[in-house]
Amino acid sequence: MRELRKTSQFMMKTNRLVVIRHGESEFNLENKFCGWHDVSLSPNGASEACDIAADALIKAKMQFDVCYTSVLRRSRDTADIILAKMNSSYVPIKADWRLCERHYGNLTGYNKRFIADRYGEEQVQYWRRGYDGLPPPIQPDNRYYYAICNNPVFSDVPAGQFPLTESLHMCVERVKPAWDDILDEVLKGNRVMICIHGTVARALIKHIEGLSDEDIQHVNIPNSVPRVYEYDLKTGKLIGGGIYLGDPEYIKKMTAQVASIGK
Ligand SMILES: O=C(O)[C@@H](COP(=O)(O)O)OP(=O)(O)O
Repeated sequence: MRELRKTSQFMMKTNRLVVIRHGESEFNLENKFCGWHDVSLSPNGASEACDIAADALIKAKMQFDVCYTSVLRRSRDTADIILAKMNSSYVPIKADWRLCERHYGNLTGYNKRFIADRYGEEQVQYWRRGYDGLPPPIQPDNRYYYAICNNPVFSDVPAGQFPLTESLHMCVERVKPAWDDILDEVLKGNRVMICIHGTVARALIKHIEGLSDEDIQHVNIPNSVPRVYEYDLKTGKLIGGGIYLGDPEYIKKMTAQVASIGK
């Protein structure tokens, strides 16, 4: 992906878009699979949204006209914190169920190391990162089954589309129509921030950057680090980006932490 332009060339009219994963959640902190379970940010996750994400956006002099989130609170709360720190709480937030995290099926709520010890690291990494890795469907005896099925935040999910598990591939198909709506906003010139989750961000990034099924398996998204894209408003084409804002050493460390199965 090319670098972002530093100066305006040939009067080309462009617009930038930011994709960001929410701050550390309670389940990220406990190293548990989360998916469609609706957990809060950890105290550290709230600080990250404020001190890592918002500060990087302020430093880059970014502003927004509209923000997209999922319907899950870790995504919405992160957007609220970022916009408040930017003195931009007036920015409308559109919460869309299609931007929810990948449903982690019956892995939901289990510690990732515990699952790796039981099924092996290779199987767990396939479920986590394989393009068609499909965790076993969530069962009624999973302790989060009813909390997820009965969560009113999912009231917009059309009948027959409520998943019991999802692969990254299925997530890409779910996110594409939401992306078409978002791209319309971007190409109208509205400055958009998308505040979402690790795997749904990978689905979007695969689609936006045209990454192969193989290449996306090696992409890991750190919490609270803005990733910027730039579009040519005349042609509607992506002309640069896939660039993180922030301290490269910090980003490298946090990306490695996300890639790891953890303890
Ligand atoms: O669902 C989850 O557990 C994590 C991703 O976990 P990994 O795929 O990185 O294991 O998603 P998020 O915290 O971004 O909502």
